[in-house]
Amino acid sequence: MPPALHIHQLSKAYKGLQALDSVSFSVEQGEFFGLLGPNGAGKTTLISILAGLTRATGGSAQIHGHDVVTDYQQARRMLGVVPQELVFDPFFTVRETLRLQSGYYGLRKNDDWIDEILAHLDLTQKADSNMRALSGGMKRRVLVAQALVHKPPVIILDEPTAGVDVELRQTLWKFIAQLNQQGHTIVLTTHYLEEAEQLCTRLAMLKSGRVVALEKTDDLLKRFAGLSLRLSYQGTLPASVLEKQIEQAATRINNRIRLRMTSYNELESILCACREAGVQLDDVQVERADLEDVFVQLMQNNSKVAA
Ligand SMILES: Nc1ncnc2c1ncn2[C@@H]1O[C@H](COP(=O)(O)OP(=O)(O)OP(=O)(O)O)[C@@H](O)[C@H]1O
Repeated sequence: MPPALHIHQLSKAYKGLQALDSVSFSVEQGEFFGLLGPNGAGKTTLISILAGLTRATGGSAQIHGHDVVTDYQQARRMLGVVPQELVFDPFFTVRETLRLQSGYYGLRKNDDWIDEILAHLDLTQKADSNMRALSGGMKRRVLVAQALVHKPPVIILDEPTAGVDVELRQTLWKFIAQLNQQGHTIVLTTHYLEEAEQLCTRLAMLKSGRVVALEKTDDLLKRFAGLSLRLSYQGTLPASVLEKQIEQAATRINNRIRLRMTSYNELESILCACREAGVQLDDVQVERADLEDVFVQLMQNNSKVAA
């Protein structure tokens, strides 16, 4: 069984800018995979190469064993992409838009499946509305529907919940989770790290076009940032404490800092160092670190952590 995605030393250079720099990873069939990174990390570039919209300047990519360049048509059939940007012909209705999209894949009698997708995305009532009459959130649902018309085994969602209300997010994730259970491979990019943490069993993090982390979400959370310690304090923290900093903020009343801890045993030495430095602690809270902490740490750290 070929992997859903096989990406090998993929590079993309724009004039003077290396948007992707020898990126390699594979996604197995049936995985729920997260592709994370800050703005400009190269996620959309990678997705565009997979969808055949952009040509890589080096390396290769395959979808279910089909090369995205030399075997473009088969590769494209394997893939459904929900893009970040809302681009539609405003004069078509929702149903016409989906029929047209089916036509691109040579699917003529696709209405049963179209109806099913519309129902899952709560769009049945809007099937005959013109695209221009839909709200932003509804247009986004149509983007999802469009990506699914040909029942692709691999579905890539590029920021599908950006600017979307809570109700749609829940509807969408329920549907996507169901598709995943049916065997579809899901690749998700999102800036909502909580979503990624809940949904993705494995992750790649990109930074400036490079893979800086590639592992199971649970392992990443355990290995990288087991716990964090939140302090509200007055005074000046010693360097030994400051070096554990994840983030810091000052309020009118006191300073707040979040520190990285690998185990509860560190708590004692941190509190002791604070006392010796004459720091007054107003509040102390220990929390389990989340994906956001890992992300912040990885993005602050310049070295390559794992690949
Ligand atoms: N057509 C283009 N011409 C020149 N530079 C480009 C082009 N497309 C993207 N870039 C640059 O490539 C880099 C990667 O961009 P990309 O859109 O892939 O990032 P991203 O990870 O998707 O970011 P975001 O989270 O903001 O969507 C950025 O520095 C971007 O400015």
